[in-house]
Amino acid sequence: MSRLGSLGEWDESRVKIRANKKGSRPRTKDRPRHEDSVTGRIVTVDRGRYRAIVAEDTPEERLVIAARAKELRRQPIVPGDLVQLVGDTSGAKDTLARLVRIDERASFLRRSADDTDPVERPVVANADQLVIVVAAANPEPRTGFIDRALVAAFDAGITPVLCITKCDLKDPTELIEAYSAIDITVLATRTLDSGGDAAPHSPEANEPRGSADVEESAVEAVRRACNGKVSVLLGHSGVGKSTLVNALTGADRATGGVNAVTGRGRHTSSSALMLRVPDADPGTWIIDTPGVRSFGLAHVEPDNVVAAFEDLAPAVADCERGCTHSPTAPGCALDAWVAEGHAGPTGPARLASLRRLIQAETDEHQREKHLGHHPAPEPDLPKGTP
Ligand SMILES: Nc1nc2c(ncn2[C@@H]2O[C@H](COP(=O)(O)OP(=O)(O)OP(=O)(O)O)[C@@H](O)[C@H]2O)c(=O)[nH]1
Ligand SMILES: [Zn+2]
Repeated sequence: MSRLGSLGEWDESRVKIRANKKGSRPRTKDRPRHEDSVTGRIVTVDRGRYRAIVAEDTPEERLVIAARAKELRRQPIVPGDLVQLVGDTSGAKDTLARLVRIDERASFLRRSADDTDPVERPVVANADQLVIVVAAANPEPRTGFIDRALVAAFDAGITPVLCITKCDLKDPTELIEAYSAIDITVLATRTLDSGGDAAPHSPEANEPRGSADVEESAVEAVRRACNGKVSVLLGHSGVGKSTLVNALTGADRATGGVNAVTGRGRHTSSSALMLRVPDADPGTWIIDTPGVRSFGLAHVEPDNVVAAFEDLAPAVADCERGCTHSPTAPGCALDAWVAEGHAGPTGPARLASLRRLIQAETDEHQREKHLGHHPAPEPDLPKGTP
């Protein structure tokens, strides 16, 4: 698949993840043999400690805490990563396993510089879909944010889903129409009359976060859309993400209870974390991204975004090398392709949508040029950790 294929074409000057680059596996003699390793799925990362679920969905399922081997020191390891663990993988109290390998990733969501944080950060690995959560109102939906999240999803090889909350406050039709030219699943949720915030949310109200009841049929629709998949939820503060996550997972953030599977109560960093969805098929996970409020796109390649539009993508073969596919790009073949009818009757609307996304991305490039590039630091390893 072309989108996943793009994973093999990272600009290595920016992202140094060689061991996972397709077709460049380390030679056997360089690679430690760990025949007795077990596979784990990383659920949280916190100051050099990796919590992984081992033997998922079997009677032996357990949470194993691991430290990474020296040779992986320079590699980002993020929630969703499938890893190989050796040593004490019993998961017994006070044991520490060793994380010796990161399995090849099916997708990799990253964000890069924004105005306040000029650093490229990996967010999650192996996600199937990115659920972009916006409120129909309060706060007002920002299409710029949605567009940028769409670009990030397409670039990462992840299917985007748009989830519009607070539909009890405003009819979402207009917002949905703005995205009708893009093939994207749209979910609409609302809370019951008894809960929610018709008035702006005030922290002084002493109301636990995410405690309102989401209409059950809406929760069911979201649950169905997420069933059997790994879904990353992304949204600005106040849109009702916690409310939705709680409705889906039963996780009780408000009371500070510790979720047995993720150790959530002890989780202190702002990195993403994975949560189980009860009563769903095996392999159903929700990834909450509490610290991710913005989505820098400086690392995105325009071709990856075009690749997500299957009816438009073939045109790119006739573009000039390095074409940005923006409306002003000299010799961009997309216009002729659509004018000649190759993309069908919806072609012009889809090209307009694509161009809007590319614009969100090129703006970022301009800004990055201005800021200069800063390579990612070690994401979570404190100084002095072996
Ligand atoms: N009217 C209405 N209010 C909602 C809905 N969903 C959530 N809310 C309310 O919106 C406010 C914010 O919800 P949260 O779930 O805390 O929002 P969040 O996106 O997690 O925001 P942070 O907690 O800041 O990260 C709360 O007062 C919720 O009760 C909804 O569908 N309709
Ligand atoms: Zn072009």
